[in-house]
Amino acid sequence: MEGVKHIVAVASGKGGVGKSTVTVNLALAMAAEGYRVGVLDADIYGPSQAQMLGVGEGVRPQAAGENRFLPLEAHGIQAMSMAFMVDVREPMVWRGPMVAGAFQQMLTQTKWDDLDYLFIDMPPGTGDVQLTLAQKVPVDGAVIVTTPQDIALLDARKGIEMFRKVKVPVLGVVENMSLHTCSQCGHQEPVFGAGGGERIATEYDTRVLARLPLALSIREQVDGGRPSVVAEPEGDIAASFRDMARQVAEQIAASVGDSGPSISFSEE
Ligand SMILES: Nc1ncnc2c1ncn2[C@@H]1O[C@H](COP(=O)(O)OP(=O)(O)OP(=O)(O)O)[C@@H](O)[C@H]1O
Repeated sequence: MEGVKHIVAVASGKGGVGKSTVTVNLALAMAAEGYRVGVLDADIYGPSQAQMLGVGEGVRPQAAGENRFLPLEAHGIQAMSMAFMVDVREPMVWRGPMVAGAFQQMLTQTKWDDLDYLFIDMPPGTGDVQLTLAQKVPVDGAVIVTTPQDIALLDARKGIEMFRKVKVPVLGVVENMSLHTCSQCGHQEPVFGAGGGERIATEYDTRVLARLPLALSIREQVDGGRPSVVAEPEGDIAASFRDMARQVAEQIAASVGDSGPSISFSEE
């Protein structure tokens, strides 16, 4: 893809497990590591990246010549989403081929500016958009997000199988909402069970990239348009995402070759 070096898909079989939250934080963490980063929100029916990046309703991308659009910029990364094209309050009543078409248009008509990494926030499931993506886009790797509960793991397996079938390497599993810490008494509980990420990673010979807690701050920050990596850059959550970003970059560099960040920051 023009203007994009590497493409990473972030997927989950099941909806609501925190895939968009992980995508946006991972993208911002990768940018904090010094890379040029973009996010493509492929969730045509329920795009959430606009809100998570704090892009106001009704903000539209600028046209760049005929049939091309400039991505919007937020917190130092580039972003494109269906939410920038339509009224998000209106329900989308589109059939599969129209969704696949809209997705492909976003893929081909966005004028990304010299990205090291484009993260694609996939819609949940293994339908048209995922297939279009697998067939038309050179995805370098996939990150699978799941909660530790059995029903989510079952769907995460389907996601992993799908990427394997289309020969996209699975870079690892993110176990989200692993452990809840009570903000009143500090008691910890595995609300959605324990060890699921590890089990599935072992089963498919991949790794657990991170275990993220079920935390009020993660939800509040992302809902408020300032994801944890931006809101609390020195916090534990941001540290987990920075670590995840480094693992993703290392794995992709190992498989396709890379020269590191194209922009550099001074040493801290
Ligand atoms: N670790 C977490 N702790 C607390 N809340 C979280 C966490 N991860 C995600 N959430 C919250 O859970 C909700 C669902 O998250 P998100 O939208 O990222 O999931 P998703 O898998 O992308 O959903 P969809 O299937 O609708 O695309 C959001 O309100 C988000 O703020």
